[in-house]
Amino acid sequence: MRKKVIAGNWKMNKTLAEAVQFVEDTKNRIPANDQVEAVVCAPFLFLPALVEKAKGTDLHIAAQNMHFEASGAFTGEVSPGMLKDAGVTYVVLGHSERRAYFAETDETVNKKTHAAFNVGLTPIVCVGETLEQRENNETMDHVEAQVKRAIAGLSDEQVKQVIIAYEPIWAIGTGKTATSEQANEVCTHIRKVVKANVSEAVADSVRIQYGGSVKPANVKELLLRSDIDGALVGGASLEADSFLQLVEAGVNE
Ligand SMILES: O=C[C@H](O)COP(=O)(O)O
Repeated sequence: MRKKVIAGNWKMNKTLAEAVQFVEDTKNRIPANDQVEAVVCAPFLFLPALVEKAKGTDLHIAAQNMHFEASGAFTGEVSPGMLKDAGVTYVVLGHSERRAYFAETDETVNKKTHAAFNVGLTPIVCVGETLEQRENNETMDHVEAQVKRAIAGLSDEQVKQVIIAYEPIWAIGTGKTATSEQANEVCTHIRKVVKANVSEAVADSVRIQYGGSVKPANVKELLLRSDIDGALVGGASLEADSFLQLVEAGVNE
């Protein structure tokens, strides 16, 4: 059985006080279980305080990005080692907003994925098509290319540990969720890509999330699908109760 991952991506939201309060409100309410990992992806500035607050609980703290270099003259950047040192355990890489607004490419995503493993962070690698690509029937080819480039050069064991988040760009923050069938179709294809490029055993183990307007009302249907192993959630992860409902849906599924 693949353990599901419900990750709340706060993006550029909340104050430090609000972030700490969220962890206070949720950390002891994550149901003890072996079916779901609960993760919160927070802005860099909040990470040390949130790690401290969540210590000893089942809530994991993630970063939303990082640089691929270990150190150097990269003004404004944060290194993989800095995140590890802060106690962070996961890092989101290649989110479509970073690809669109901050020149993230498949090449930098691949470098970051390697860099994450070098320090022992679990990467959550985002892939997904634009509306135009979907309308032109390019979804599968585009996502396949993104996945192949992201995992290039990783060992089989590393690919097994990567979490792949399929996020159709047209469904992010728009209220337009992909149907669970559309979402699963692409997640199934991603698993086939891993099988063809790595191995069947790794493909069977790798976890694939769906992201894009996931909320308590639709999460269950998505999680019931054969190849969807969790969700990467933006808006609906900002409130403690809503986040907990998403986690609970995974536990009870
Ligand atoms: O990282 C999360 C995704 O971008 C989804 O965001 P959303 O749930 O607000 O659509």
